[in-house]
Amino acid sequence: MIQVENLYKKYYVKQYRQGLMGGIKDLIKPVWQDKEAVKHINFNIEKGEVVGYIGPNGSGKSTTIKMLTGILTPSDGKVLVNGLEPYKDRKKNAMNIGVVFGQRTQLWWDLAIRESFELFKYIYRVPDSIFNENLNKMIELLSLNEFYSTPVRQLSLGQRMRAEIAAAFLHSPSIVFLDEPTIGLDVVAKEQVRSFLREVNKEKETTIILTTHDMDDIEQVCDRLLMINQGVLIFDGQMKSFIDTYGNERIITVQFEKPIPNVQFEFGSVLSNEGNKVKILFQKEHVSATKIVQELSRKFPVVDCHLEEPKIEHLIRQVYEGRS
Ligand SMILES: Nc1ncnc2c1ncn2[C@@H]1O[C@H](COP(=O)(O)OP(=O)(O)OP(=O)(O)O)[C@@H](O)[C@H]1O
Repeated sequence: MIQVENLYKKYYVKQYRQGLMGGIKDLIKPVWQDKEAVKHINFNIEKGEVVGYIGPNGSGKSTTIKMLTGILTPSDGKVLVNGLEPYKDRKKNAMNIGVVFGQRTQLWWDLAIRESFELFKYIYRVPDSIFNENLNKMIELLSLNEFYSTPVRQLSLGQRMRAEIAAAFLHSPSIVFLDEPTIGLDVVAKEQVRSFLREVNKEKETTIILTTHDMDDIEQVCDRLLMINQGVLIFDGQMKSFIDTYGNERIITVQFEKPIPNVQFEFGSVLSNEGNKVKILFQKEHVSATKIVQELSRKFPVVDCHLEEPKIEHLIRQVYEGRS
């Protein structure tokens, strides 16, 4: 459904000189500098996939999404969305896709949600039966009823976001791009949005590309992860494979029959030793949890043990910080 080949985008950024003379020079002879935002990335997305597109601030996520939706023209490389080049076939492409930019509204500020949706129906030429079916589903799944007749400017952020998301799905698009769809939402509204996305994907096989800084969105909604850093795609794979690739560290808590003070192990480092419980950090590629428990129980009677899987949020933070 989406083919991205060698995609590259650079912006031209005006450099500002200091002082009054600098300001005058800027007017007469501005200096421009290249800013590479996306550097030759490649990926394909199949129908029905839910892909999390993540990366630190300024890494090139929004720039990529803008090229996929036809808002920006690539400086080099190729994008095909449903067989169309988005920046050349903007209108045709727009009929097949839905878009939510969390920071911007696509609804009409002074119109009630009801009227905005009617306008979308007209713009996208949605047949009555499909519109009514979609609308009823969204009203139910996103609890739109309580503010359906309220003008957008009077809505809270959470209410507006739910309406924005509904608007993006009204014309049954085959692909939906969501840029920070849960930004500023409370935990209940976040959960509502996530289960809505899962439900629509399951029922209609809608392809969803989601950029977010909320790792719960990624864990709960996405099957696949694309990670970009400084414009370079650094990971493309299933969530499990991300954990396997970056999640080499494991923590095991072993409970002994009685306390073992000053205990040392050659196969890992002791994080804590309180009461009769010892917490050990180890590298799974060097030693298995079974081996640790076997070795320990040979020396001291073991009562219980608990193995912690690495948290995806922790792993992603490590990658962003360059520690992994
Ligand atoms: N219109 C623009 N003109 C010049 N530079 C830009 C423009 N838009 C983005 N950039 C730069 O391109 C780089 C990538 O920006 P982009 O908005 O794609 O990042 P992002 O991953 O979406 O960031 P965030 O998570 O903060 O939203 C950044 O260094 C940014 O400063």
